[in-house]
Amino acid sequence: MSESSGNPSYQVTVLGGGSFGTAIANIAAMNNHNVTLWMRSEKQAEDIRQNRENARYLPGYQLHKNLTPSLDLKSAVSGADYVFVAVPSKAFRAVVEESVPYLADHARLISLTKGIEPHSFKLMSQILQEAAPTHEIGVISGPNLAKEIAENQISATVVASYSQALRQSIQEMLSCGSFRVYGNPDIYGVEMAGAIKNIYAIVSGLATALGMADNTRAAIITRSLAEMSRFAVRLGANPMTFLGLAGVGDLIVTCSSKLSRNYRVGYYIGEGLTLKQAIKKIGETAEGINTLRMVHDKAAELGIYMPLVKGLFSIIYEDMPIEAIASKLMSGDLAQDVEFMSAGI
Ligand SMILES: NC(=O)C1=CN([C@@H]2O[C@H](COP(=O)(O)OP(=O)(O)OC[C@H]3O[C@@H](n4cnc5c(N)ncnc54)[C@H](OP(=O)(O)O)[C@@H]3O)[C@@H](O)[C@H]2O)C=CC1
Ligand SMILES: O=C(CO)COP(=O)(O)O
Repeated sequence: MSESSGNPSYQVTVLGGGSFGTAIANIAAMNNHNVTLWMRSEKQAEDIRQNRENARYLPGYQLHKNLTPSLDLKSAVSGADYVFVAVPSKAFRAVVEESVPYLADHARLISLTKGIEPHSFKLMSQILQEAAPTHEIGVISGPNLAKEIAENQISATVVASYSQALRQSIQEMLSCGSFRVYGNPDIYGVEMAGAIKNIYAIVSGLATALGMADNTRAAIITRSLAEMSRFAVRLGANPMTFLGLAGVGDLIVTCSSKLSRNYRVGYYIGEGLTLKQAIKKIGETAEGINTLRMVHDKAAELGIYMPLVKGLFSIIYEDMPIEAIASKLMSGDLAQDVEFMSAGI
């Protein structure tokens, strides 16, 4: 860490040079931190060195001079005060485990990834905890479309950690005129919200392709919130987290924006593409596909009522006709609106 104009300037490393890793690395670089962006593509690194642009993932956005690309994991991680991890959930554990031997003792680790580990049902912070038990850890999640952050549109996010010191330092490190960071100690709830909302973005994209009306969109988003919070609270999240940016905030943006890859997967399926064709057309990470399968199985195991998850699972993995699922959703048992009220929460 060094001091310049009164503000600490940190050594920051971001692992993963995709759209979100690059966008957050650029925010840190703009805030006068010394940022290394680790990636595995020589071509992308060279693009950034020569043109200050990540042409593969964020074409057209100028990257700050404080951001340096690197292909060498050891040198990228050694000496970093903060290591942010922004690789897809399926690669998360391997990348973290490879990095841990090079971490400085004081390094703090923060996940930017919105997913659940296949098979183990672990969240990314749990993987960080297992791989680096002596380090302070946190997660960032919120309504944060990478392209909008890269173009400095006003955005807000949440840092969650049990460590108040970590929360405060990330708030100070990343906040700027276009990006505002809020804190939340409920790491499980923040992370679970970010992972599960991707499922409902697929539902919303699909419904939009089928000509969804505005009333329908409002109903889908609100019942999605009820369903995702029911699931997460049962597993240990604080229900209040779902009222915040990481809950309803992220749900709104991913269920409404064509910039969301998960929404687009749903949209393309609604237009008649197969899942495989939709994923290929997007060509970037859409975590919701794997999350859907995991949440579906976990809900079945625990007996948690999740009609939207069940319906989407039947459409995507069991070839059920969309119309049959829609009519099933409309004829389920009539229920209480805000069920936490009757549960006395
Ligand atoms: N994009 C967004 O708007 C947001 C994304 N997120 C979350 O951030 C995470 C990353 O997403 P995002 O940046 O968008 O994804 P992208 O698809 O844009 O990029 C993925 C990045 O991960 C790299 N990668 C993939 N597999 C491996 C591996 N095995 N080892 C090393 N690097 C790997 C890719 O490298 P390569 O190019 O070489 O394949 C690429 O740099 C996801 O969990 C996503 O949900 C969170 C908030 C917003
Ligand atoms: O999480 C996101 C916005 O907050 C990005 O969503 P997608 O991964 O669907 O693009």
